[in-house]
Amino acid sequence: MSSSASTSASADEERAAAFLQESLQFSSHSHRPNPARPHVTLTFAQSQDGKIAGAGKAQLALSGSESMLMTHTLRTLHDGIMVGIGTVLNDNPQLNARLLCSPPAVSQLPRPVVLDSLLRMPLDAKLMANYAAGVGRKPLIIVSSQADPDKRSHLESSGAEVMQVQGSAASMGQLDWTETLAAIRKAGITRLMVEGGAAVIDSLLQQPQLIDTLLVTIAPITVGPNGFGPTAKLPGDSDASWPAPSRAQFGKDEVVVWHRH
Ligand SMILES: NC(=O)c1ccc[n+]([C@@H]2O[C@H](COP(=O)([O-])OP(=O)(O)OC[C@H]3O[C@@H](n4cnc5c(N)ncnc54)[C@H](O)[C@@H]3O)[C@@H](O)[C@H]2O)c1
Ligand SMILES: Nc1nc(=O)c(N)c(NC[C@H](O)[C@H](O)[C@H](O)COP(=O)(O)O)[nH]1
Repeated sequence: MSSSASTSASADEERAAAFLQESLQFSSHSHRPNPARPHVTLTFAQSQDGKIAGAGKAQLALSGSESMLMTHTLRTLHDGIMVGIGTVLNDNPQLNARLLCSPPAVSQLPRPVVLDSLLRMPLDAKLMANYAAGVGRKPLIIVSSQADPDKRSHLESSGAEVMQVQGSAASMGQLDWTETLAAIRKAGITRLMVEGGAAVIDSLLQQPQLIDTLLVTIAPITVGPNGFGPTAKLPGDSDASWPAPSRAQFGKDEVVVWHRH
């Protein structure tokens, strides 16, 4: 990177950090974490027609460089980062902060958490490889009682921690959020960033009382009806269950934050 490019990247990072500090005000509650569950930040990037991926779940670059830096800055403000197993299988994410000019030490990265009812986590997922190579934190995989015990042993001996919670009564494929969040808090995570995918976003938005912060990056792109996204809609202006949002422009993208103080 040239020096002028890196100067503007670090200015973008500083602006993202200041915006997140003002919108989330984490420093004020960092001293008294809730003993029952982590602070939950649900976040994702969508097109203006509500899609988070292309046809057939194809990964889409929705965020521009400025809002992507904001997302990586947001990751560093959390000590846990969750995706559903659908996102691991589709995107093979790393969930780290590699885009920042000075990425934090491994111990300061958020710990990856995967919601994986049936334990489909691949042994060679990047989250596993990064931990083995000492460049990522130990993945925490949350499973139901239906997870295969042999696969569990293999993943544990490859470095993952596997925790079992109940499936929700509504659908055995989905873990119960209250129990899952309690288990994650018990594992020491106090601020959890939930990055998706669509099924996770939809099921968590059905329990808005469990979401402390909802942060959505909206890219000025129309994906069209073949795109893939959650069915839930973002809170409307007159929705009494959410506070009024704050909004900021990051490059071409709008970032909207609903934060419960
Ligand atoms: N644009 C973005 O910000 C963004 C972020 C993440 C993922 N994505 C995209 O989302 C897609 C993957 O989404 P998806 O819906 O297929 O998978 P997902 O990541 O939402 O994972 C769903 C799986 O999680 C497990 N699960 C366990 N408990 C659950 C619960 N309570 N609620 C929901 N799921 C639970 C189930 O096995 C379920 O099949 C990919 O296309 C990916 O690129 C986009
Ligand atoms: N903020 C954001 N903007 C996007 O345009 C986009 N496609 C995602 N997608 C999020 C999804 O969870 C991906 O799987 C991870 O972003 C991949 O994770 P890494 O980059 O490897 O850390 N997120």
